[in-house]
Amino acid sequence: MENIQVAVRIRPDPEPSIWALHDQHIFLNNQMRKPPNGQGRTTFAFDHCFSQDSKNADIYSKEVKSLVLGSTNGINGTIFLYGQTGSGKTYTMLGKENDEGVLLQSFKDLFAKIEADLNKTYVLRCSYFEIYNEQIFDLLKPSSKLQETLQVNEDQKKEFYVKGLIEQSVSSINEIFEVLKRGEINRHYAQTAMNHNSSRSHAIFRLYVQSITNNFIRQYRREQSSHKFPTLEQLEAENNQLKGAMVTESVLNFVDLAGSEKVSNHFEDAEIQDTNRRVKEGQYINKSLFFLTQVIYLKAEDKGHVPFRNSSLTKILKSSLDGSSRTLIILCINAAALHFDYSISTLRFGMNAKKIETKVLANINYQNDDEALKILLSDYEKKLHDYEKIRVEEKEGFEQQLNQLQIENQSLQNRISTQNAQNFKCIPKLFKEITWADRFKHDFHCDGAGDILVTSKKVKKPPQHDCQGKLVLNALKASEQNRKTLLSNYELVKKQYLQLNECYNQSTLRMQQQNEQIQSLNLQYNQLYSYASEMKQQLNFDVKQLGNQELEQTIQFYQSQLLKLQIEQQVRGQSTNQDSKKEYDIEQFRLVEQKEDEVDVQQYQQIDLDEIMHSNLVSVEMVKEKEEEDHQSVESEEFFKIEFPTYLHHSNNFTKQTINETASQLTVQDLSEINFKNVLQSFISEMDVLQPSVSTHHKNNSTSCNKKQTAKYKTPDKLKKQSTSQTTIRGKQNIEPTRQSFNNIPKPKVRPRQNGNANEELSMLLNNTEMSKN
Ligand SMILES: Nc1ncnc2c1ncn2[C@@H]1O[C@H](COP(=O)(O)OP(=O)(O)OP(=O)(O)O)[C@@H](O)[C@H]1O
Repeated sequence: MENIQVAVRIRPDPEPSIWALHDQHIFLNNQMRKPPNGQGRTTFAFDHCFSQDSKNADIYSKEVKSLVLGSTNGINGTIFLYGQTGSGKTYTMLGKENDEGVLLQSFKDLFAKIEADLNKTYVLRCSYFEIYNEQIFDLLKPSSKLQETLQVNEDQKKEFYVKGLIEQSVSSINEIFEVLKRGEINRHYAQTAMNHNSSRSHAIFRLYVQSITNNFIRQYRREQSSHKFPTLEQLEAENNQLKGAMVTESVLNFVDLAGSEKVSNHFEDAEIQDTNRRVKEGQYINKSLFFLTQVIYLKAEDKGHVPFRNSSLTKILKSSLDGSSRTLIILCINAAALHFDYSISTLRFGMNAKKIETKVLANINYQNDDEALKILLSDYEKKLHDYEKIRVEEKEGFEQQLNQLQIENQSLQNRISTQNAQNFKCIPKLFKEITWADRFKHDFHCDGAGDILVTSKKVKKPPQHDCQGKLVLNALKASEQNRKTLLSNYELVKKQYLQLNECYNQSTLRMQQQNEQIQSLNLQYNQLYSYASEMKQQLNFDVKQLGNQELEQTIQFYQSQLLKLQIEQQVRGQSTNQDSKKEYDIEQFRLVEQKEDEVDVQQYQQIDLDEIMHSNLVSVEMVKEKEEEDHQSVESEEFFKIEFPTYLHHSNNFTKQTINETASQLTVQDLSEINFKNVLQSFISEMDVLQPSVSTHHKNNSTSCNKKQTAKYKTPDKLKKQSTSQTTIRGKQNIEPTRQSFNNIPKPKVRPRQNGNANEELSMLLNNTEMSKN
């Protein structure tokens, strides 16, 4: 019988340690003489106590090595790592780069032993699984099948085994390292993908060790070690000599238990020995660990039935705790006072476990050589099967990875298509932004907040786009290319725009000049139209006045003829007043000159004055006839004295009647015509005044008449001013002149001078008079 070996290890901690070690004892140091909560026992004795300075190699060499190497002789071995979370269990099992864990050291030592053993050949298999929430997960399965759980069954020998657990054949240290590595990867995957909490899971690495030896094996191994391999004939000859074989079988369990902080500390108390109550509590804590603690306690106290069947963990470890296994428990505790309670609990667990005794027996079977050969053959078959399985699993894994990659590839293709579509949608927006940026490129700048300021005024945030790695990068590159193209197009359009703008400006300038010319022409046209209207009025007036003037001229002519007759009379014998004659002559000359000027003005005639002129001409002709008659006969003097005034009176009446008729035909549309009517009326009244005195006071009356006319009749300048004011009034009435109406303005007509030889006759008469005087 052999007690379970228990060792304690204190994890290094920055905080001062409350524990002290001495040989195989661990106890509270001087600062913690009295434990908190008045708990009693604070000193514990174990097989080994490892301080904070200890290394994994120390623990392995002093406790683990012998246990592991015993497996080569068929002795089962189990190593528990027990302690609260973070106390260094995994560190002790797996270690770190510069502090190799006990597991790896075990592998190394074991294979070293196997290599060195020239009497045996070994068959090694290993398993790696995890117990989490009472479920068993095979860590050597492919990650795709990691979620499959396994069950613990019982064989015919009442031994528990995990059904379907992979037992990987290993024949070298590298192979077993590979298996361990694969299991660790899956454990990490289970933590992340399956949300397994490592502090609440138990990880068990199991190594099955079979050793086989017989004469053949021994000879073969020795010759193998000396590199003297037997020939096939030698082996067949020796095989005939084989008589029986020794086979040893053992299992090594490396158990990294869950954190012990959730397990009740008081198994020694009577109240928690109630199994039902413990089970109920176990539903809320790690059930496997709880029952492991219970089994150990019951085994230690040797209280009869030990319920190994209560949990998966106790079932699996039954052979280690209740059989012929050599068991080692390494207690891991934290040094700081903060963890005192958990540390005490761990130490008490160790003290209980330490009481457990196991019968350490080697599992050795003596079989005939055929049986040994079967073991070896089955091992080879197993290896072949494992290799094939691994190959198939790897193939399945690759196929799954391929499928996954294809799905991801398809997804990426879809994303690329979507992104491309989005990029296409972005192009018009980018064009707008380019246009916008180009418009304000001389004005905008960025402020610290990333906003764009245009002439110190916030306009909008710069465009932001979703970034999705290379897709967006490519899209941005394409957009940049588009932007450059758009910019070059923009420059081209801008150039064309500037050219068009220049043309437009020139056209506008030309239009302005033409408008000015049109305005100037319009002004000239208006002026001409006004002048034409004025001239028309003036002409109307002149034409109307012409009749009067010509009548007056006729009168003057007749008066001059009368004067001439009187002069002739005087020449004939009567005395002549020279001064009055001169004055009369000068006045007559002035009147003749004025008449000539007036005739020059008569360039155009519109209204019907032919009758007036005709009557005047008739009068003139009559006067001329009378004049001729006067020259021929003295009776003509009587005619002029008596009949001519009568005739003249009639002629004037006729002329007045004609003028009245003409005046009645004039419309009263024009003010000038009204003026003309007034003038005409005044003239008619003048004529009435003039008529009775023609015969007797013709000289004075003619002079006064002329003066009155000069005073009453308006001069052309005055009329022009009046006409201009009337034109202005007409303009106010919005009577718009047109080119047609302008063209319709009557052109001046030159009329022949009708009385062009009067002055000549007068001067001739005067000359004759002078000559007669002389
Ligand atoms: N002896 C030691 N020397 C140096 N570092 C250690 C030692 N023991 C533990 N550590 C460190 O302490 C931390 C916790 O250790 P570890 O993970 O082994 O604890 P654990 O008991 O396995 O925890 P859990 O139960 O949660 O798995 C790790 O970072 C580990 O590297």
